[in-house]
Amino acid sequence: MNAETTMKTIDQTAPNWERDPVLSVQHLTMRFGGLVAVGDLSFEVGRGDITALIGPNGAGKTTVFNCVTGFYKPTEGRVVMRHGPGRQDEAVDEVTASGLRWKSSDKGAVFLLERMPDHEISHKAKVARTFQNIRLFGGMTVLENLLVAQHNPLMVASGFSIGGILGLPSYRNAQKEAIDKAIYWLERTNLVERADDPAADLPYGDQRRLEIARAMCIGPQLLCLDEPAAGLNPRESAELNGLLKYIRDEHNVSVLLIEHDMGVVMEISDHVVVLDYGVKISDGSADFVKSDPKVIAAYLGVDEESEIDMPEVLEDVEKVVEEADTTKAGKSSASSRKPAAKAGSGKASGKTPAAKKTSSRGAKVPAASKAEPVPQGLLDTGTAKAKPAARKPASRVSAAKPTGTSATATTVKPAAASKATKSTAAQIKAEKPAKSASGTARAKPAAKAKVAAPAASEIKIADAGNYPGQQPHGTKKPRAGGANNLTRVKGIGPANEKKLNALGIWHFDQIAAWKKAEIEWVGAYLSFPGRIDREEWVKQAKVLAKGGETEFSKRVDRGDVPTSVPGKRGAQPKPSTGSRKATGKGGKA
Ligand SMILES: Nc1ncnc2c1ncn2[C@@H]1O[C@H](COP(=O)(O)OP(=O)(O)OP(=O)(O)O)[C@@H](O)[C@H]1O
Repeated sequence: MNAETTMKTIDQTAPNWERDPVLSVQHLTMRFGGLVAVGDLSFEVGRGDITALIGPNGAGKTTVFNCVTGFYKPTEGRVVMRHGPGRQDEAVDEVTASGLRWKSSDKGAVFLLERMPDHEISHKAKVARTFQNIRLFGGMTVLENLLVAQHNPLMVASGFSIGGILGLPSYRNAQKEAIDKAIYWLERTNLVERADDPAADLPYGDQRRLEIARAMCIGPQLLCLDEPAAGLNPRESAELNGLLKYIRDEHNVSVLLIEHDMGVVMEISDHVVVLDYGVKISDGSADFVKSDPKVIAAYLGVDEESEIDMPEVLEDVEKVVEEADTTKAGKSSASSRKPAAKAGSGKASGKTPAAKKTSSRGAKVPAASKAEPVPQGLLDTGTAKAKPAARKPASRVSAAKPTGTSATATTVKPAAASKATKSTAAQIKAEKPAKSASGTARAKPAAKAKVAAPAASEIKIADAGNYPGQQPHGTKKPRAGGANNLTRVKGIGPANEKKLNALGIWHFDQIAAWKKAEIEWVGAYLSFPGRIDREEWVKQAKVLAKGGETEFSKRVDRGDVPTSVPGKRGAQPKPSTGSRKATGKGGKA
């Protein structure tokens, strides 16, 4: 599509980031050896918007920042920065074709950041950034830090030093302007009193604000902030919100921030982009994103230490999956699963994995300060609590090079998949009863199951054919003894468990019976890439179905990992009869 066509087809009712993007990240890929930190990522940042880039640890957020700000050269992709209104597609096409780095026109200017070194990105393209780990000149005073930021204009005005020595008027004027600007931002950030103190002597929150003041001194059009709220107490977080809104509203500076503090994100963001495993899983308004099941799953359907010991969060997960939990029969079976008890589990556990997690991140997020905000909804939660666990590089590599399963999962277009999940879940219906409802019967090859009468109360997703592979056999209700706590399988968090239950998967032996076809089907049905390969679920389920334990299940049972079922092992539903038999034979992992 040429530029003209593109411009004509812009929908004027489209969101700001589509109509007037200050930044377009297009098909960005960043590889580190075999690891794909960011894969074919595209998103836009609206002019004058606050845009949040969020996602679990290791999702690729900082890598995106590093590509945008010139610290990394992307492996592939284009990063377009625009001064002046509109998409300026013609200019973008021209610069791209010409091999130039930027081009000015009567409409403004466009810059291809992937072609520019970092100092040009800050001083020409006017993209400023702060860092996850504060990088100030600790020995310099607060004011000096802000003057150094304006080094470029001062050097130009001084004729590259001689003017400064001679005290030329141009230099004096530039110096005065630089000081005025520094004082202005010191006032806005409440740091005037500290202007002559060494930056390193400032408390942490002040240093964070000083970094923002320093970035603002280069007169950016786009301000990139890497975890600006990390380590701030609630009062400081509130002040930060005010400062960022001020920067947006009074200076018309667009802000792109990486932030784990969902209180900050949801309160101030006009637009939220969610990454997981280096790919975009959601993109829209804060309201849209926070109720997007894929986002909930990315944050909560996690492998370990998912920090979800908040009843409010679990209740939201319940709600989301209840939406998909369709039929009245489904609802009644849900009540037999005691969602309220599940929701209360976090409270009952009294665990503080958030504190544990934050401490593992060092001084970045003091747990005590993060515990205070009152959670409102899934992602309006108290900051670090909703932050999922760090992931192991190994699983990252496997995500980068998908197995058959995950590849299948990702072949489902996210939006479509999400819809499909809802609508198909809404069409769950019982088929003709059959004689056996035993776990082993579920292991039957799918073709057989289709030909033969379905098992008693089998759940069949109406448009099962839309998914690849073979729908695993599910039953409407768990067997006697109740459902297994599927979250004892590493990789099945509460969100996944609920979706599996909606599919009629209640027991470890059902999962243990999955073959490739069922695994693929489930991967697509869940509609988001898993953190842990589904094959790994099957392996674990085999052990657990026999009454054995895995390292992870032990941690769940000890109460070290938040789970959908409160209490310790004793609170688990008893294994099925078949499982007990297996245990009796000594089937331990
Ligand atoms: N220079 C590098 N060399 C090799 N791997 C890297 C490099 N930088 C990042 N990675 C890897 O890329 C992946 C994404 O990392 P990145 O820091 O971008 O994630 P993130 O979303 O910012 O995480 P966090 O929230 O923990 O800061 C991780 O697996 C990380 O280990």
